Amino acid sequence: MSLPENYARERRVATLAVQRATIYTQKVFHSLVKGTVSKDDRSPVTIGDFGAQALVIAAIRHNFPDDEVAAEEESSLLRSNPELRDQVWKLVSQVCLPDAEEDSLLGGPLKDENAMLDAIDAGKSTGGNRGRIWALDPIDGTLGFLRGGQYAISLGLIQDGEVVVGVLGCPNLPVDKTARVINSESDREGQNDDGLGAIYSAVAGHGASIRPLARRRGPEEEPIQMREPLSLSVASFCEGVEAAHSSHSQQKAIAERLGIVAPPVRLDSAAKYAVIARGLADIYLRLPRNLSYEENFWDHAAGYLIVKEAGGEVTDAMGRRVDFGKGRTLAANKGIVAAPAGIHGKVLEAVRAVWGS
Ligand SMILES: Nc1ncnc2c1ncn2[C@@H]1O[C@H](COP(=O)(O)O)[C@@H](O)[C@H]1OP(=O)(O)O
Ligand SMILES: [Mg+2]
Ligand SMILES: [Mg+2]
Ligand SMILES: [Mg+2]
Repeated sequence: MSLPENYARERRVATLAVQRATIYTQKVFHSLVKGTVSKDDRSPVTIGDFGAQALVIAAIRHNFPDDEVAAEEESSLLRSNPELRDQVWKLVSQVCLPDAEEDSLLGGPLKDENAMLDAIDAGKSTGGNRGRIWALDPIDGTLGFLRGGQYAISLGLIQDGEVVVGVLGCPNLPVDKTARVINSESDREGQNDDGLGAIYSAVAGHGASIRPLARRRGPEEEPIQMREPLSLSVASFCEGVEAAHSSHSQQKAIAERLGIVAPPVRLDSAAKYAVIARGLADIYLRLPRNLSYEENFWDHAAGYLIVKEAGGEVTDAMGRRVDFGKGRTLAANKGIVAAPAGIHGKVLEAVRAVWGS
């Protein structure tokens, strides 16, 4: 095999596309807070998801017209609901990157409502282990998003079944690695919002890095590395807020077995991968409660690569390699165990003891 490609253009376009989409989701969130968008009919969710999907896919199609995209949403609800469509379009049409040159790299503003709907529907790839496929979750962690807590825009490029580029936009994660991770609007009280918002990215074989969301120009990228806890007694683990998505009680039993004493860091979305890659916590456990649930591949592609490139190991809960070439879901896997490479084996042993049988 030749030296790994550095995918510099893919990483740049993906990072800027995710940045543009986060500007959009923040607009949606603020319109929601100000009450101009009704909260009861769940439309903020769809307004956020649809618009972010359109903005990212349009940027990918402009730059890589031959690539496939597999994304979570599709446009039929917007096509049949002109009022919702107009709300989305009104915000989508206002969004651009602060830097004009970067904005034009993404193809500039979307032309009209039809271009927006077409972009949304260009995300129908069925996945697989051949060719180049972008996996996109335009908003992962909807509940976190609505709460003013953690959510992520998750974009990964999968080539022949392997994740080669990953970008996670985390508008509510701190850039500073000593800052606290908030998980709701009320957590923000007394905290300065200026330091919030980060984009994480990684290229296979080339490391992972972080940059502030709001940077105006220039690289300002900083490589990141996971902590390598000297002892598990000082480690902390991360899990979802929703007990329906993973088993808090089993995750607690695993942590106890490992001698972890710190309480879990609970947050929504793929931002959990970013949190451990940054060293804000150490281990991400996602033990399925419902064994028939298949994880969507767009929920994991970007975070998986970012953790691997920051010095981590990621497998499923049975210790198997995560297979991104099985279609739109991780059909060959159950759950996720992500940890610094040096302790991943120990974590898996504890998982097996509590859950594996
Ligand atoms: N039963 C389930 N088990 C595991 N994950 C789930 C389940 N239902 C939905 N999800 C997904 O979990 C992710 C967020 O979970 P968490 O924040 O707990 O990590 C979302 O992508 C969500 O999918 P979806 O995006 O379709 O809502
Ligand atoms: Mg998701
Ligand atoms: Mg989603
Ligand atoms: Mg969803």
